[in-house]
Amino acid sequence: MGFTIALILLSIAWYLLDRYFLSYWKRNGFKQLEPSFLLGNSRKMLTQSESFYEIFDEFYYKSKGQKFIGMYNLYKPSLLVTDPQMIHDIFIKDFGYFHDHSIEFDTDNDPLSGFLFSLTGQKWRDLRVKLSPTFTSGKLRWMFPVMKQSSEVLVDFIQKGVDNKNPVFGFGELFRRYNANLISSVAFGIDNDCINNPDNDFFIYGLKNFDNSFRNVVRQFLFTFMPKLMNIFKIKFAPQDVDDFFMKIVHEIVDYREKNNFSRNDFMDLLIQLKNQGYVSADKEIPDVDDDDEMETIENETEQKKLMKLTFNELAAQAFVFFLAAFETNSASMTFCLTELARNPKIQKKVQDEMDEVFATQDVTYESVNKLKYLECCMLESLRKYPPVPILSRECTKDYKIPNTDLVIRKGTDIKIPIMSLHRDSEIYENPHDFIPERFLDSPTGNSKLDDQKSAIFYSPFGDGPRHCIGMRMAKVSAKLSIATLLSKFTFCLEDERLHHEEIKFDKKSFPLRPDHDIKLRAKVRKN
Ligand code: HEM
Repeated sequence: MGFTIALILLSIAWYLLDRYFLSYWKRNGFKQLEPSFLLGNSRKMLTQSESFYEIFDEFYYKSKGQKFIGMYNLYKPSLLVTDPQMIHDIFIKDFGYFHDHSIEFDTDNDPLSGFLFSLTGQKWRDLRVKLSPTFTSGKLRWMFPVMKQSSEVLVDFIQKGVDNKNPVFGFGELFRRYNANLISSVAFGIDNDCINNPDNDFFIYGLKNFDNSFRNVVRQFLFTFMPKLMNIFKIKFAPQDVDDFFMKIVHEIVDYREKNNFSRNDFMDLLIQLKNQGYVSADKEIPDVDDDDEMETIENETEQKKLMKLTFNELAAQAFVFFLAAFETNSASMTFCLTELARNPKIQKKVQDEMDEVFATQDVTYESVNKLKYLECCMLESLRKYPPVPILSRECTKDYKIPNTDLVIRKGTDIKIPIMSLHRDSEIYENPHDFIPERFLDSPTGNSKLDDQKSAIFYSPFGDGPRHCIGMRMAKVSAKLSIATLLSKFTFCLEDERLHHEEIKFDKKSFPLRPDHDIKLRAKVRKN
């Protein structure tokens, strides 16, 4: 009897507490999405019944007409911001209130998690200033031959398949293998062949960060909903065997290069400079005049020299960030773009015509690849339709009064920005489900009407403001290079005819956007 009464009282108390926590937004004057008992607005995320994009797209349309709306990750309040003007303020104008991503790691316990994306406040700022010079167009031009080698291996692999009457390839996996090659040579300075050898350790350990194993799903859950618990129980961001593998490999490379005074054109060289002298030696080339980042870098060089040197652990974490930030996003963006080209043979032919014209008189170089303007439009359109990071986040780092309202976003609040829903909103982009690269011919946002609204953000596959993707230029160049080298030799068509009429479905377990199955494309050798 006593037990039953205690149970009833406990249930009532829990119910009341639940109602209290899940009315945080209402109590603070905000509108909110209707939360469910115990789960807030996270039921579909927990059951993985839809992809992250679809879940947030539903929230986006439920909140139409509002500029922002409260929601709950379990009991944690989070603000969904859908107004392009307010998104601009968060990313750029009021960046001082929103400079952090809403994640936290204990880098003392988990050194590999000390990568740029996860750092906060001054630590982030110092590292961003130090790393920016390693991503300039001058440095990319310097690394270009290393990237080109990886794309030539990819072309040879496809040629072998065609010669052996196996012309059908799963490009999700193949581009992951290509990116593992690219990352291992550009970031770690190792010439691996993950394309011909899918059992290569580099590829296997890279893949382990993103597979849908039970262990990764639990880690993703804790990371999203209970980051503090990860720190309390000292759960590392990467699986332990992945952590051991990368730490060991970085130790070996750094030791070897330092002992033998060895260098080559890669990111590891630049990281070693940051470790040993605290700054990256200046480019000899004259920077492009329209290259904002580059100008920022040159101006900051004096500032950089005053900064502390990178520790070994910081160096290892920045090399590792290539895997986290580039492996899945780069592979997904290449897969989506090539798939759209296979779905749209006329567009593919137009890309090939442009390449034939540019490469008729020039080799494949950093400069000539940058002349492929129509291919660039295809990449941008693909990133509009399929941004590999469909939802962006920020943390409010001090109380923020929303302009023209009495509402205050409290310090510590998680902000979510459903960028993919904006990219696919028919009120913003006409026929948003159609693949129309021409949108970007005269407009950086893919919609010239939006370009007039300078202080609003509608198109943002790489984020925006001081915390935008530092690898954006590298992502664009490597994708253009790989697709251009492929399309100069082959034409691709869909193996699964249904994709001519049906939209691609997305993996429900993966936060980075990727297709729910490996899309197969058939390669045909081009006739000269
Ligand atoms: C198509 C490929 C890629 C896409 C779509 C992409 C997208 C993004 C996005 C959306 C962010 C968050 C930006 C924000 O919060 O405003 C980000 C951050 C970042 N990305 Fe990328 N990325 C790509 C490739 C790369 C590559 C190749 C690298 C190379 C290392 C890279 C390194 C990073 C890093 C280090 C950050 C954290 C920046 C910071 O916090 O300061 N990304 N990326």
